[in-house]
Amino acid sequence: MIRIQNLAKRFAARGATPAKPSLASLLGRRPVATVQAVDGLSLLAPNGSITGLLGPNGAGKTTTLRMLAGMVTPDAGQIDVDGVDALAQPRQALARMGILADAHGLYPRLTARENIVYFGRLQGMDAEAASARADALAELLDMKPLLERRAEGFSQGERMKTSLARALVHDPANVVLDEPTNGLDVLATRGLREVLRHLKSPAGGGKCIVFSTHIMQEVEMLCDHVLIVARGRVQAQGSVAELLHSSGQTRFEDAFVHHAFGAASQEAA
Ligand SMILES: Nc1ncnc2c1ncn2[C@@H]1O[C@H](COP(=O)(O)OP(=O)(O)OP(=O)(O)O)[C@@H](O)[C@H]1O
Repeated sequence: MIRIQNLAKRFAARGATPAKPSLASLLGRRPVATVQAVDGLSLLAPNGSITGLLGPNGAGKTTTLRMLAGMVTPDAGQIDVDGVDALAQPRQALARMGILADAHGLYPRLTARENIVYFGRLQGMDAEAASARADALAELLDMKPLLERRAEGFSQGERMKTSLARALVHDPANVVLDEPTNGLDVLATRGLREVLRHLKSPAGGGKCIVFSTHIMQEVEMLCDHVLIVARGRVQAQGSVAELLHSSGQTRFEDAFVHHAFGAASQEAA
């Protein structure tokens, strides 16, 4: 179970050099603008359920998941993972999460198995248990032929599978994925959907799954609960049916636009 309360993060963003140079710009100091990436966001993601963060570009989805993963420190708010305060005890919280942030962090000279086992060792598993788990995950993710191949040269889909196996090696109760279908073809996307459905089922461990996306179809097909995020805030939440109902729309894309940008932008479209 993951609970986030009133999370906030502001970034300093260096602005452009002004057209009319000031003393500061002549000294090489550019004006600093700020971006409120996440602005009081709360969510509750239960076990045995898929919770989706759906939002346009720049909505604050990745920043939220990076704070959950301990990669970015929030300015304010609380994160609770299975009762562990993730900000006070990040290592204990991370041990309870499998995080798929992107599929580029593999060691190219190691085989898929070695990448998975190495990560298991970092999570405190012994090498034998981690290797047995790599076999089980290769079965689940349909990647057995990849296990003894070096990650160098893996396709996008192959990298995603290896990264997901690495994230799941310690059998975490919570799985967090940032835009997991980015760059995947239709078969790989279907395969990933099947895996996520399995992981949330009792047979798959009844895991708590949280993922971000900007793809409506993913959300319609997978999510039990959807948070529509825009401008760093949750603008609406509920099941797909509830969001359709509360927006008065029949198509989910229209419901999303209504909730994310307001009724006026929908009329403009
Ligand atoms: N390290 C950073 N420095 C400055 N600004 C940042 C930084 N990280 C994120 N931002 C800004 O915060 C806002 C939210 O970005 P974020 O990546 O969380 O959005 P997102 O919803 O994941 O978008 P996308 O779907 O485009 O990936 C954006 O305006 C982005 O430019």
